Amino acid sequence: MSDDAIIRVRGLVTRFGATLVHDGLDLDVKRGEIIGVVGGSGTGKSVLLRSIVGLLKPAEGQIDVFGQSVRDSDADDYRALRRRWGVMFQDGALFSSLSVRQNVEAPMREQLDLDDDLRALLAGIKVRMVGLPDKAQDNYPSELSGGMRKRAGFARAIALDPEIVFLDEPTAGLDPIGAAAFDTLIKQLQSSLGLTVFLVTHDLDSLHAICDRIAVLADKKVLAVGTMQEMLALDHPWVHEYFHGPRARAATPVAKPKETE
Ligand SMILES: Nc1ncnc2c1ncn2[C@@H]1O[C@H](COP(=O)(O)OP(=O)(O)OP(=O)(O)O)[C@@H](O)[C@H]1O
Repeated sequence: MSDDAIIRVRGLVTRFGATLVHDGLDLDVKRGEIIGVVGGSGTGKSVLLRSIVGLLKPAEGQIDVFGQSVRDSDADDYRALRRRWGVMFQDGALFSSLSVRQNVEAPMREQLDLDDDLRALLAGIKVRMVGLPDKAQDNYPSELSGGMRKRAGFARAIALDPEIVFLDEPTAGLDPIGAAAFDTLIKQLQSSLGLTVFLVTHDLDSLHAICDRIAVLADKKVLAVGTMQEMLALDHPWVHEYFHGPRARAATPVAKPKETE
């Protein structure tokens, strides 16, 4: 176990009625890393994300972020915790009736006491940081492309200068060039802002390009966590198929020499 875990999950059990999603799940996320969370559809990646940020109450288990229990925090403590992370849900999850700037301002309005001009200025900076043109600030989500909406969602996630960002499938639905550009953006912001990134993804290219470690969800647990090289060596049917299947071979940046007999 690492001592520098910024997120620590122990014995997580999550149920929806008769459906058991997690059964004794453990995970440590280290400060400053990009951890990619992968697993088959319905294995509970998004549910894990939502549990860590306190939107779902687990049946059992302990979730600590910054050494503080998310579950046992009172309203004030939870509000202070939430200020230290940002979340980008699938598809950006923007408020459709608000402009991009107003979307980015929303967490600032909730958490910070700023005058209107300063809030707008800061929101504009976040919009630029994610590579959107200034004029996009006044656009509504419906007026943006999918990739721009995702960038706007990212701008909102970093609105409060968080230490951790949670990204739920940020490159889903993007063309390969747009997805690669988004990966680059994640990596740039992570290294320049010192972010810890919790990245739920199916995107093998993202895993190769930007993740320091990968956590595999299978059998209702984190089956394994480690580097890409460690994942490639694992002997588990789903993990093997995922990391060695045709899509994995296509995503591998440098072809490995074939073993000779
Ligand atoms: N609010 C909810 N109520 C009932 N069941 C839910 C709820 N949220 C998620 N589930 C169920 O929990 C399981 C895990 O869902 P989750 O969205 O975390 O999967 P996932 O691993 O993120 O999948 P995908 O890769 O397809 O997005 C699924 O069976 C889903 O139907």
